[in-house]
Amino acid sequence: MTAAWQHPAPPDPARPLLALDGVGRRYGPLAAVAEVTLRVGAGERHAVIGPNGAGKSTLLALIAGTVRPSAGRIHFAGREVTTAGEARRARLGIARTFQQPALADSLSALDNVALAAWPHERRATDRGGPRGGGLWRPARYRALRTRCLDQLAQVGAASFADRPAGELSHGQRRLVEVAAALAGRPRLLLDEPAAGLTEPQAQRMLAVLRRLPAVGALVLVEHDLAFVGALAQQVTVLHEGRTLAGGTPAEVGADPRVREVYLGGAASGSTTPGSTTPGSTTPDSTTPDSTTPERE
Ligand SMILES: Nc1ncnc2c1ncn2[C@@H]1O[C@H](COP(=O)(O)OP(=O)(O)OP(=O)(O)O)[C@@H](O)[C@H]1O
Repeated sequence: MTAAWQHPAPPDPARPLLALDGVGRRYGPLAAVAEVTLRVGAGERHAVIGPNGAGKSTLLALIAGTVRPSAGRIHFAGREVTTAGEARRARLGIARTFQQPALADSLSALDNVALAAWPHERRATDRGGPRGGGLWRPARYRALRTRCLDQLAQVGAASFADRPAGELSHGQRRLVEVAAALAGRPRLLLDEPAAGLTEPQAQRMLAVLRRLPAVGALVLVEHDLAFVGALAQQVTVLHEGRTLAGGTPAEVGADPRVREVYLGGAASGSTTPGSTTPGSTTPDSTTPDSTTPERE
């Protein structure tokens, strides 16, 4: 298998790949995200967790460029991208899964991945390869196909490479989406691994993400610290749009403020059945909420 997720220019390890400083987003009187400062290093797996409505999806959208900040600054790979749109950020190496419409239903899984990979192939050609060629050149199409098949294999989706995306289950589509996002060789992948998945599907997605080579960074959004504990090196906990805590999964799992938000929220019924307590990753966890319930 080829190393599918590698960027030609290795980032400077001394500089964070992604830096958010005092980032906020208001919707009228509501601060969906407020004063968030965050650093993600190259190759880092960083999870953003928090109860419902904490601002996780908005934060991911702010990083992807689908939502513009009302305050603060965002730098990626040494450049300021605060006002840059999604397309420019994608060209700089930020990829986000689970955007609609994510896949073309009539195309096979493989062709969906090839479609996502093609702009990257074209840019690589424009930079140094022979000019004037196109995807339709047989040798180039074969090479692209091989690389995309490798990418599908990497996420465990090779067996349905030739099936139309419209015929795939939701879990299979999510795997193809991840393969398509990785095919663009992003420096940073943004994902909501468990979005819309059943518990077994979510566990499978977790296993896929854990196997990814540690070249690109990953920022993932989750409700559940137990889910990300095995994957993320750093965790940011959001609550009502603000950063409540940050650190390793063990550190935030042991943080009384974090436990209060989850346990208090669960006690008052303000979390969904899909959320669970971070206490489930700590040895002293004995609460009834520390089980991993069925996801939505
Ligand atoms: N486009 C919007 N217009 C108005 N309010 C919004 C918009 N997007 C998000 N919000 C509000 O901002 C807050 C944060 O929402 P967000 O979806 O980012 O939270 P979340 O942590 O991802 O929640 P969940 O886990 O339920 O998906 C919520 O109160 C939400 O209603």
